[in-house]
Amino acid sequence: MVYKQGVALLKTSGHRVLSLSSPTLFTPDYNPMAFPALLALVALAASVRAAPASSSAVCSDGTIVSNAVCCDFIPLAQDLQSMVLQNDCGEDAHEIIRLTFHDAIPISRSLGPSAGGGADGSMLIFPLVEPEFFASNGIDDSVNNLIPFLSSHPTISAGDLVQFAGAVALSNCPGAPRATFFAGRPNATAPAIDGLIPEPQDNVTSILARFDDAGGFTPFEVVSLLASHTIARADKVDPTLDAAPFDTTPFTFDTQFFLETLLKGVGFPGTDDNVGEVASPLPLGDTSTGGNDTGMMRLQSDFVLARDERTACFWQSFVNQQDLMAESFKAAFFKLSLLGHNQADLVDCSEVVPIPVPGDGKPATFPATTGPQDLQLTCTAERFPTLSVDPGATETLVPHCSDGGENCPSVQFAGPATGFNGTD
Ligand code: HEM
Ligand SMILES: [Ca+2]
Ligand SMILES: [Mn+2]
Repeated sequence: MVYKQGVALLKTSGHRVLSLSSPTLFTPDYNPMAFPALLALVALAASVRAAPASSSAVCSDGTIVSNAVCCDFIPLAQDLQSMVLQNDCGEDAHEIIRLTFHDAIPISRSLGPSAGGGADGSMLIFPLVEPEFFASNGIDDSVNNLIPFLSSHPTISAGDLVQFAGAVALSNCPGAPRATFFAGRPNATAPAIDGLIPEPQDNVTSILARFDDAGGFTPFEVVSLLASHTIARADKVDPTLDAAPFDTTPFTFDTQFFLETLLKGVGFPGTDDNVGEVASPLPLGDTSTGGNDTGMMRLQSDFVLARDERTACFWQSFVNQQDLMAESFKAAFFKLSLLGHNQADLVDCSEVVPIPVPGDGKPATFPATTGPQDLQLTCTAERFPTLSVDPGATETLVPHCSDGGENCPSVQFAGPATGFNGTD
């Protein structure tokens, strides 16, 4: 039975499996990893089909779901969109996606359960503890924005709220995959300890070790998760800048991030002595003239992961491979959302995750003023794709808002979380 289901799934996703193990894309030592990936896909398929048909239900809006507990997430998605996200892949969506990571990753196989409970909503239940840790500087906006939903949607646990809100936020980003969402996380009973969230100044060895200790993430899965930085901007790394983007398209879930992190750095968007930051290839902004478009920022961690021998081939393989990147992120993001839980104890509610805004289908391109001569490639086992260069003799500014403008106020509910050291 399970075997049959697995075969059916492998057929439907055959092209992905093929591209994952294609020798033209990967070094031979990649192949052993394709097998666990297939096993994970088979396990997922088995659990999706395992829900007995008798448990299916019709929600009050007419949606048919496989389990009645999924119904409550439909109005939650609507409220998250209308009250916080505004159907945009803007600041509030980005912050909530970062929160899914910071809620989930503080768990440790070596230290045991007292170190943290994984994706348990502890960020919302203990808003004066983990959100104050330095690695979560700036997370308070998303924490305060989600806390009101605990009382307005009382049937939904804090851990489910964080991960589901992340799935809804992701759906607003063109090109993002539709997240897999399982419901039923019990509420956190204690906050996590400090020190379990990777920081941008960490070296590759310690980043990979932390992800492995948290939940057995492979280097490929770590690189996959960093696709999140294609829709990301830093507010706290450089204290003189807000919303400094990590790629030229922070409102689109595209592969530009993986390309642009491979270009040689030439300067800093603001001050140049910040911990965890290295020079970026496109540092120019318009803040000096009163605008909000800051130049691109590069995290040291992204820089080293893009070049390290353990991760560089995976990193390079995502350039201009939208489907591979999106599907790989989807699988790793689902694994992240399960930290601290057994999948078998949860209910598959993926059907109530909104269908994402489609991508623009544009191939990756070198931003104007950059080109292949700026690439710093350390993975030589793969041929790098041939990409065109955007026209223009001057560096294009990265817009501050998803509509291309400079003024896009984000939602900020008042709440208990205050950010690093209570000084926000
Ligand atoms: C090596 C691992 C990682 C490190 C060192 C790291 C570090 C950072 C830092 C320093 C920022 C800027 C925060 C600020 O100043 O406002 C950031 C932003 C962000 N990160 Fe990560 N991150 C990592 C992995 C992840 C993962 C796994 C995810 C999600 C799956 C994620 C999602 C985000 C998002 C969405 C933002 C943007 C938030 C915004 O635009 O306001 N990160 N990250
Ligand atoms: Ca992007
Ligand atoms: Mn931000």
